[in-house]
Amino acid sequence: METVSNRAGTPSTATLSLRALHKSFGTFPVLNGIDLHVQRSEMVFVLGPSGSGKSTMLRCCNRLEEPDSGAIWVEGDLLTGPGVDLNKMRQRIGMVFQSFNLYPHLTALGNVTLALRRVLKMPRAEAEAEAMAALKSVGLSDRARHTPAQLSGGQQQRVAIARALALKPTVMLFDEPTSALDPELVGDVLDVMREVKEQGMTMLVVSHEMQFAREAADRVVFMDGGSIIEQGPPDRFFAAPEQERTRAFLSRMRG
Ligand SMILES: Nc1ncnc2c1ncn2[C@@H]1O[C@H](COP(=O)(O)OP(=O)(O)OP(=O)(O)O)[C@@H](O)[C@H]1O
Repeated sequence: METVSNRAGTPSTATLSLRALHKSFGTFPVLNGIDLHVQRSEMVFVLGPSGSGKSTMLRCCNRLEEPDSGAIWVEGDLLTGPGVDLNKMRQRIGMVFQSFNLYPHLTALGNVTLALRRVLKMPRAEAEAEAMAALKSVGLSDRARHTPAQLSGGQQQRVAIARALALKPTVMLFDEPTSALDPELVGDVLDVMREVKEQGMTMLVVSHEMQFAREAADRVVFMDGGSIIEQGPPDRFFAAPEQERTRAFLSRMRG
């Protein structure tokens, strides 16, 4: 792969790069120097105990949280530091949250259309056509005129994924996308995420869905205490974790 030079002068071939990321809340350190490089079309799955800094790391990637130090690049463009157009940057980094964050008074189509109009300044007719295509890609063509209250949690989350996809981001971040769902609705959302990956999207996913990590992830990253403790391909990671902290976490998760 070609090496891309970024404005900070650090070479990076990764689609998303985090270097030496530190973040504290008050005096409490939450990220202790995170280095993570996500390659094009790679799905990196982040596991770790509650409070280990997973969400904070993800939120730093689109600057919903400001890192104290360190740097983040997307395709070689520096996202951290002054002078970055946050709106443009957030268009390149789609985010799907645990809570779907849809406007309750708008239909599914209205929610996706609004994002296209606001962020990309697209004319209404074009935005609606693009929004319909995005809803179709998550299997919701027939629910386009429904409001969130008329949709199941799984369908609402698929609308949120469609809204992120419609902006044609370079990277998608998923922060516990299925944690708020009833168990029987989880599978549909995971199926959509699998399809998004098959389309070649670069994805960074925080989730406790271990079976999904086994089947779909290219790499699993284990975080604890604000640091990456270990990482590897899912087969190796789950069958033969190298670190004691990883083994202890996995055995707790398996009950
Ligand atoms: N805005 C904030 N202000 C103060 N402390 C915060 C803030 N956000 C997170 N924290 C603290 O930072 C630590 C890491 O939180 P974070 O949500 O990143 O962990 P996590 O690994 O995603 O946990 P979980 O799996 O429970 O979501 C926790 O101790 C949390 O209480």
